[in-house]
Amino acid sequence: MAKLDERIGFIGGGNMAFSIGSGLIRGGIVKASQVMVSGPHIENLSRWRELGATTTDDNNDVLEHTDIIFICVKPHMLGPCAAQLKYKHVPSAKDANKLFVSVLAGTTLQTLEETFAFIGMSGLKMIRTMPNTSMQVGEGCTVYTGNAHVAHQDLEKVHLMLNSLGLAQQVPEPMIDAVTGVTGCGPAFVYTIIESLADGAVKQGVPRQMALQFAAQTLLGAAKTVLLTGKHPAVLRDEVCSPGGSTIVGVHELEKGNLRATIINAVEKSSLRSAELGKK
Ligand SMILES: NC(=O)C1=CN([C@@H]2O[C@H](COP(=O)(O)OP(=O)(O)OC[C@H]3O[C@@H](n4cnc5c(N)ncnc54)[C@H](O)[C@@H]3O)[C@@H](O)[C@H]2O)C=CC1
Ligand SMILES: O=C(O)[C@@H]1CCC=N1
Repeated sequence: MAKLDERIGFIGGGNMAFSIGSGLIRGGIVKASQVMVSGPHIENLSRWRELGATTTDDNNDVLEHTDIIFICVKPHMLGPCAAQLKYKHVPSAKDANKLFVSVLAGTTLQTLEETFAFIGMSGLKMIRTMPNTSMQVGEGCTVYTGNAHVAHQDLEKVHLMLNSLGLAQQVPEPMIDAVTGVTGCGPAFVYTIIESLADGAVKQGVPRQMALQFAAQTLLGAAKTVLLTGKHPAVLRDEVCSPGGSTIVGVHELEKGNLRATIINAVEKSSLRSAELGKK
């Protein structure tokens, strides 16, 4: 039994869209038959068809046949993509109470509204989100905010959907770019850390596959400990560092390598770049 009755559309069927769509289908939030995806090259949408979703190379099909429409193109493709939407569908988009959900980095609600108003689609219900690819395994982290046309029930519906794929939190719009550096881009930083942990183990003679599994599980365990105990990471770190033991020697190496400043810089640069991506 699916938890949502709405038909879910994706304009753009790439990595972020698939993380959300596959998460929703595999998690039983919607049935595959409720999902429709569009992209310019239908042959690239085969993984969607394998899931049982409907695919099309016409964005207007998604506009016409779905209720909650995720816009999942790259930020610079928003204008060209909107221009492909045909006027004949415009009244139905607004009158049928459709809900648009953007995942575009750096792209404000104002830009989204102006882009659609430019092609005659004013007054749309629009929710801006910053999701991440971990939604594909139900452990995503998404922040979102809605425009003035979005009703409380719309936000509740989208919250249910996003929160079923991890954590979802409504935030003021100006916070979204700042959060992007941690949640949207963060998985890439963390994959680099997992790979580095594994490389360290491989250097000490642990087989690669085992090293990767141990590194990822260690990261998962540490993250879960932070979330479930509510303790500050520094307190938890101290619990691992025996006086004169093996861990503090490694922590000292991290400090010498400026790990913390490096990660702070990475989050800062990614947040700033994210804000730039949405500039027209
Ligand atoms: N990849 C990630 O981890 C995250 C991405 N995002 C956002 O998600 C959006 C998509 O990024 P990705 O999925 O990574 O990129 P992607 O390149 O994997 O997907 C973009 C898709 O849009 C399709 N496309 C291009 N022009 C189109 C058009 N006119 N109509 C319909 N589809 C069109 C492409 O064929 C492609 O499949 C971006 O705006 C990005 O900022 C947000 C959070 C995380
Ligand atoms: O790299 C990017 O621009 C996108 C947005 C957040 C994660 N990936």
